[in-house]
Amino acid sequence: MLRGMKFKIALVQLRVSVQKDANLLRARSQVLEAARHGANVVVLPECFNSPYGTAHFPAYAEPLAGPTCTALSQIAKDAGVHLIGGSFPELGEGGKLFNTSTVWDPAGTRIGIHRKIHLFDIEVPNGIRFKESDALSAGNEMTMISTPFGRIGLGICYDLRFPELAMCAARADCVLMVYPGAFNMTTGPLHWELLLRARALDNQMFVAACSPARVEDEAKNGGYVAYGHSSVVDPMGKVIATTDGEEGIVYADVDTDAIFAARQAIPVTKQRRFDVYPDISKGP
Ligand SMILES: NC(=O)CCC(=O)C(=O)O
Repeated sequence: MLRGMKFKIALVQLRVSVQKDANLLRARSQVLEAARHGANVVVLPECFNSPYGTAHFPAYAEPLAGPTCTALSQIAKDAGVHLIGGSFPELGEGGKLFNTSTVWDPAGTRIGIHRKIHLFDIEVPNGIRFKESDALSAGNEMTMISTPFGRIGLGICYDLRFPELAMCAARADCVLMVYPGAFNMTTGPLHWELLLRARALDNQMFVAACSPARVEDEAKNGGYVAYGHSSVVDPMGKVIATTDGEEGIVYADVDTDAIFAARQAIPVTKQRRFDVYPDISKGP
């Protein structure tokens, strides 16, 4: 990991509509705006081109060689940024659908792909029931991308709840975990910031999460209200940039020196006792 590496990250909290073409155009203008403001790395939200809902995924799904990736490649190139293209419902081999994030360099070349590993299947009484696995298949690979600014680990939304991903990324020298994510109005207020700060502090790395804007109107939100609050957290667990539910762009300056400083001050990375912990993957 390089000391003194500085870059600006922008989280595009997009107002996602039910119209794919309009979403792609809006994403384009927002990414170009972020680039004009000096962003080097730009992130779009989970499901940035479609409403978030199992009933919608089949209708909006498209292959990697489809209009969404064509647009993302061109946007990255025109903006001259590293673009973490949120996620979209991908039509994969054998007709399987995935929640997929693609990453693009400033030449418009795809340099990473992440298929959501942990599907969002939950039932909170009097809160929310969602079963992503009704429509989607899970990805089976962790994703870390090499960029000129350092390595970046990638997860999608519910992946945030599984600390192992971020810990593996930190131990593989990633400076930043990025999560395109659309938390909801039940768990968002309680867990979103807490989880982002926990992942950052546990691993003494930067963490960024980019949500769609909050759209309350049911005719326009496809039946799911995203929490918003796209945020960036530093390696000490401090929220250094955030917002509310409105559409907008969140900017933060990332300086890898903050990672070294946190790890020097509180050296948990070197103090872990792997000789003591059992292999918990097999159960109690
Ligand atoms: N899109 C998602 O994975 C939502 C995750 C979520 O809201 C949660 O509470 O976890």
